[in-house]
Amino acid sequence: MTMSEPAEVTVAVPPEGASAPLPPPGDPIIEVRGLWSAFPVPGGGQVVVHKDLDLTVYRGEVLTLVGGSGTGKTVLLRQMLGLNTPYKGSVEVLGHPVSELARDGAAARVGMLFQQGALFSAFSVLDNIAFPLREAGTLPDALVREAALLKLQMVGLKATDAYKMPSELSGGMIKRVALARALIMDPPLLMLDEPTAGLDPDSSDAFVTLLRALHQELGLTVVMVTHDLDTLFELSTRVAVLADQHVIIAAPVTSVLAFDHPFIHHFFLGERGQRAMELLRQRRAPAPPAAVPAPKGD
Ligand SMILES: Nc1ncnc2c1ncn2[C@@H]1O[C@H](COP(=O)(O)OP(=O)(O)OP(=O)(O)O)[C@@H](O)[C@H]1O
Repeated sequence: MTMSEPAEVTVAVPPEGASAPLPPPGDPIIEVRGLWSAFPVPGGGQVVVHKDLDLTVYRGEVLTLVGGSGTGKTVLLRQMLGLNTPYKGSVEVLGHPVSELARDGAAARVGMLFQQGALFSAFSVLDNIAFPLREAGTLPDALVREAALLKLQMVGLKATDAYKMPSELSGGMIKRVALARALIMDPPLLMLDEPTAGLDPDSSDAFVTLLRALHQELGLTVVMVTHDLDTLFELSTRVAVLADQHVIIAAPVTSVLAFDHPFIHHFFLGERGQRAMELLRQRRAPAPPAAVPAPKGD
């Protein structure tokens, strides 16, 4: 992440998108075709970050974007939110050109949890969570507060946390508040930029467990950027690898591991990757059978 961002944004689709049903599970929900992303550089010329990049995100999956530093993972997330303009190519979200998503609209939205950026420091936890819904101006305040309280509990915070100020929260609690705020309008799509960055191992594990539960319970489609292999292995149903200005492979992690590319060797098969995979294998291994006492008298 190279840009400073708010902790989350909620992007509303236009009214016709709001009434349209979601595609069935497994159908495309985001389609990126022939995408070029470029930025001007001081003194003239431009830097091309993506070149002819294709990517499809399917409803219900947890797709993790990985790639070396500066390969354009965050820019790709921003393209999928309509926050960056493609130099060439198209991005469609929920069947609409992404440029329409940024317009004010109704119910179907994308929740975004940015890596950096803070909660509104002058607002309580509850007011931070309620902010997008209050801004939408569609519900009376009592209902907005009720919805925010529900989301507070959904992310594992207590009702007594509602009136705390951000300065009183741990890093893990701040992430949870930002997540509750990203989910306040029940978006079908959730984007996460380095969701566990800056958390200690226990808080990180707890946040991953929460994300997994929410993904399953709410039927969310999740697109995530992470450098953290534990998070990647625990959550991803597919992994898309950015290298050489495009997506070189988007597949379940076992297929990605078998793909021959220097970044994949370095990222997954180095010491760090092996350690993360070993931990995952241990966690997923069936519990050993209870020891059977030797029969007496034999
Ligand atoms: N608004 C901008 N203006 C100019 N260059 C930009 C802009 N946004 C991004 N870039 C450039 O695009 C490239 C990709 O940036 P991006 O933040 O997407 O990388 P990343 O893959 O997320 O990296 P990291 O893993 O280090 O966070 C970088 O070279 C960055 O400097």
